[in-house]
Amino acid sequence: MPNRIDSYEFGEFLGQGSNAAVYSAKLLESKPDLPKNLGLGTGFNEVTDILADVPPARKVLGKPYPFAIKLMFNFEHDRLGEDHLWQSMGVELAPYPNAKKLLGGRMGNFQPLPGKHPNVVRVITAFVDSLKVLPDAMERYPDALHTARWYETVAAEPKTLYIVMRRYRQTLHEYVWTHDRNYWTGRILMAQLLEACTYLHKHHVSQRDMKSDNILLQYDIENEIPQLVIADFGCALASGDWNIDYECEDVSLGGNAKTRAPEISTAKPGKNVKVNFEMADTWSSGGLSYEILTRTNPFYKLLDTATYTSSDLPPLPSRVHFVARNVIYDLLERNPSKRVKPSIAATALNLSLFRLGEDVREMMKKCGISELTTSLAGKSSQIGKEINKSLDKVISLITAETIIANLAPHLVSRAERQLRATFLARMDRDNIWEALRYFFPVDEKCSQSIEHLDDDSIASLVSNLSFSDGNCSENGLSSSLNNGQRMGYNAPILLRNVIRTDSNGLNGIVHRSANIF
Ligand SMILES: Nc1ncnc2c1ncn2[C@@H]1O[C@H](COP(=O)(O)OP(=O)(O)OP(=O)(O)O)[C@@H](O)[C@H]1O
Repeated sequence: MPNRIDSYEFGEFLGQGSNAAVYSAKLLESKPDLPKNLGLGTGFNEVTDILADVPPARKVLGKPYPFAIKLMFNFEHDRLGEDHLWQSMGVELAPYPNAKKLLGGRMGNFQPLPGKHPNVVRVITAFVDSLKVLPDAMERYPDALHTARWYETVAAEPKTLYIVMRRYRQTLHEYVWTHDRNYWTGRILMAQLLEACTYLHKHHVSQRDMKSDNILLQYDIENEIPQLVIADFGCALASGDWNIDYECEDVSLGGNAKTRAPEISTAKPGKNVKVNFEMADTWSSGGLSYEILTRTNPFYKLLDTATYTSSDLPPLPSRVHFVARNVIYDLLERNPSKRVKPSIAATALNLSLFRLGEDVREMMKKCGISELTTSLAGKSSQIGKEINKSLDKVISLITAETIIANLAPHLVSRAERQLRATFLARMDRDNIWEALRYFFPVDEKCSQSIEHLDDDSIASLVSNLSFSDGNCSENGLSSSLNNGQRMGYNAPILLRNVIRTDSNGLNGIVHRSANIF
């Protein structure tokens, strides 16, 4: 992708914040090398021409503008040097895997995300170039232009940073107010949000401005379940360290005060004070989940993040799935060390989204998962081996159901198939055992008494565990498939193309036994 602003044609205005304006854009096909200062809006000193021509950019119908270009506001036109621009705005590139190369060491300890993620905004390139004064600039953000009154000296050719991104359709904020509530869709959006948090957490990046204007959605047709991404990393912490020194008020704690986790909003500056952001985005995703399911984030108006208690949280609608409900309460736990880790929360949500028969919990029970097995998980390697057999049956079912979903792409939404792929690519047994506690709460008494058992007692306990007969995979699949019509895909068609696991039903290898469609 070109790194010159004249190589792009701008379309409609998509939005603006305090740091930037965002426009749709496409590559300029025929004239990639337009000389500067020719034509409307190509050079910085054409404000008068533009004012004469005022109509602000409006939707250009019929032309696809697949990109979004973020034009950063350079409020320091009187400062020279591109390095300054990269240094002061470079953090925006935290989601761009190529950022380190691009920044060329200009931001010492900056550690951007190492790869792309389907739930993190896709940055395509970034570059510094002359400030492009678009037709609506004077009207929308006059103070961000070099023509603003207060500049005494301005560089001969003011520049700014441009970030070229994939274009998304809507913000989460707009979506929840323009679409009817659908709790299944809501749970898929929540799971995507938590997958993004899991990825950021894994790579020590905190976005620090998790509000619904910064969550973008993509969908092509009106009732499609949207793909969700976290965007706007302008406040991000991406230094490889969760802590920042908070010695005085001037130190930035990230975006909007209303969406700061309690450990951030209650921090008081002082000597040797550090603020830890490890669980901050995870907390914010709890408020955003409220917004997804109820349209209202309780922390925007109702509650103060510094003082609320868990009993102040407004009740969630009774139709919200019990796992989603409990995950939200655990995300909003005040104490960050007790707060649920994003990967566990995401896994619990993902498990709740598998069809797996009439009821996910019942189906897991048939595979041998119970309160006892979740209590036993991780207690000893001997027990672990036995109970993992039950878990593997569940995993086989999940895998098989996912393959079925992929064989019928028109029946399961793209966003949901992508979510499954993301989940399956990162899942591990320990993580699933932890998440299963949302379905089978750990029996604390049982858990404590197991701590004191000797090897022989453990062996006898294991031999007495009643694991199911090993047929649950196929039964589960049939049940899952039969349930499919109700849940949005045509199960009988799929059932004819039966998927069989191996004779133990354990390894999840799938054999197609009939022609598809
Ligand atoms: N990739 C994109 N596709 C479509 N619209 C986008 C895209 N990126 C941003 N927008 C729109 O532009 C608006 C402003 O973008 P953004 O939040 O990144 O600006 P900002 O100045 O950094 O905001 P803030 O004041 O929150 O720091 C968003 O709320 C959204 O409506």
